[in-house]
Amino acid sequence: MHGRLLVSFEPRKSIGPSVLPSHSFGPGDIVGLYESEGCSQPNQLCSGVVTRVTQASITVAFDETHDGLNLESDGLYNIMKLANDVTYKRLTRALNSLNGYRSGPATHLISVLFGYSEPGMLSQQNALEWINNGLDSSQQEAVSFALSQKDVAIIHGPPGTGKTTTVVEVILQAVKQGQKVLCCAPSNVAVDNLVERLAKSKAKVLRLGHPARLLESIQKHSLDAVLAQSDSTNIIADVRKDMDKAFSHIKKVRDKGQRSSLRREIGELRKELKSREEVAISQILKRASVILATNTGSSDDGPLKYLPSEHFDLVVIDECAQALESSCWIALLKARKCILAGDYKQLPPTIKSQNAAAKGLSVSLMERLIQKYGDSIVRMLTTQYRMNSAIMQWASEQMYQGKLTAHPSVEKHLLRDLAGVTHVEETSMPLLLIDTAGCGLNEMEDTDEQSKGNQGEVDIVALHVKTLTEAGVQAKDIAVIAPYNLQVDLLRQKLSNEYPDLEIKSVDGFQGREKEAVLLSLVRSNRKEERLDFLRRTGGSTWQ
Ligand SMILES: Nc1ncnc2c1ncn2[C@@H]1O[C@H](COP(=O)(O)OP(=O)(O)OP(=O)(O)O)[C@@H](O)[C@H]1O
Repeated sequence: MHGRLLVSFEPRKSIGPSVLPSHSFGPGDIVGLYESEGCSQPNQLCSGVVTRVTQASITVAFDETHDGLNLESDGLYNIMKLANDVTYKRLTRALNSLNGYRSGPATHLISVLFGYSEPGMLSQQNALEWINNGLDSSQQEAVSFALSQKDVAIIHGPPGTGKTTTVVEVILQAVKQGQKVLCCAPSNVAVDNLVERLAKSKAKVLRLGHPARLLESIQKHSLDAVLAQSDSTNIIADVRKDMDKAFSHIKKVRDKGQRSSLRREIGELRKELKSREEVAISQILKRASVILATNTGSSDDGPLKYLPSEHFDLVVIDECAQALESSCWIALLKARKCILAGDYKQLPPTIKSQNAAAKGLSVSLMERLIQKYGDSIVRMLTTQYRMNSAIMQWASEQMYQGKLTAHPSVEKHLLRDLAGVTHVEETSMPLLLIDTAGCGLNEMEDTDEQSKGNQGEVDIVALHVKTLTEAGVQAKDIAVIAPYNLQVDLLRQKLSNEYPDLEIKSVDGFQGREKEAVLLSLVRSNRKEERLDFLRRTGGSTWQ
């Protein structure tokens, strides 16, 4: 993987069938590799990042190919998931930089975002020539507004209103004006989604981040891939080969003097390698029009340290309402203007510490700015392209002041309009609410995990999945969603074998995605009306 060593670990053959026991390793996790004796610090050989997990193996990418990591193909090793404190360190670092920020591109922006200066508008704006001619009027208005603001603009995008489509147009228009854009989002998936959409244009996009955490389809836009293709690659590879040679030589040499001169040589080569890589990386970064990373991935301890401080003209943060404000500041300190996109009526970031929540961490930057400046810095997208109007209606009235309208292409669409789906009652109604009151479908509690489940609802969901699939709706086009992890587990136990393509997820695990049909199991059902905890609150965030 772009110069990293990929190693697949399988369970020890002698312990029976080569299927891994249940575990929680996932792509992107940092793991330590240890000798078979145990997972203590002295036994640690190195650390790496998980790239792939199958039923029978876990693949890990290691950086240390050149420091003599010598694994045996039939050797026994332990791998252990390590705590990742990089994110916390970066958040703290950003807040410290914010605190000590005296001069730099974001000086005025900081003052605006904390309410000491009023947000301004740019003096003159030429009429825009649209890159995407299919934008609706609220999308066009949002793009023009965002480009005309001097310091900050918010694009409020309720579900399915084309927020990403709009953000992509804003970025491409900014690039057309010659601006350098840093585009971030709180999650890797959201960033990859933008990379995919931007890569269809001619703009030069570059994705930062460990390749193990990026979708396969956008690997070619990653810094590592571009670096591997660059002119400097051959020279860098030669230096690496020399280092490898010196390493294998040092293992054979006994003479002390010779060993220390080889060590010195390796030190020199390492320095050379580092400086050549730095030059190559900074050239690649400077050439890109749009650099994309997660909020924390835009930290100055990563490749962006090679850019001059005034490099970026604009920072765009997508899914901003789902991000911790402190993570937004990592990116915000890098430009004089920001555009924030998201929907603060959907789930806020998960805050586990009540103390931190009480002191303000649970309020996203987007929500805080809307409370401060009201509509003057916001444009809302109002046509949605996802739902039958019957599904949209409640949310529109409760959350979006009744302003949403369904685009004619979806306003009346039903499951039975899909190719291969038959006309039955279940596929002919857009919205079906099942009232289980008084039916004895009570919730149950997992006291260890403090989570909740409802077996009766699992059975109802199973019946509806069966009816829908028998009517021709494909399992991959259906999602089952529940707000409690215990219920997600119960639903998976019941349905995953029969319908491997059916996606069963928690509410926050599914946010931002779409399917033809969604079954929502609300779980809670008890005799005490008040005991609904977070389900009662809109935007509660303590999912268990
Ligand atoms: N102006 C438009 N005309 C036709 N279709 C559109 C338009 N804008 C968006 N869409 C379609 O609407 C769907 C949602 O768009 P997009 O992915 O940009 O939305 P989003 O608001 O980011 O979604 P989410 O709610 O998941 O954040 C996509 O299928 C997109 O092609």
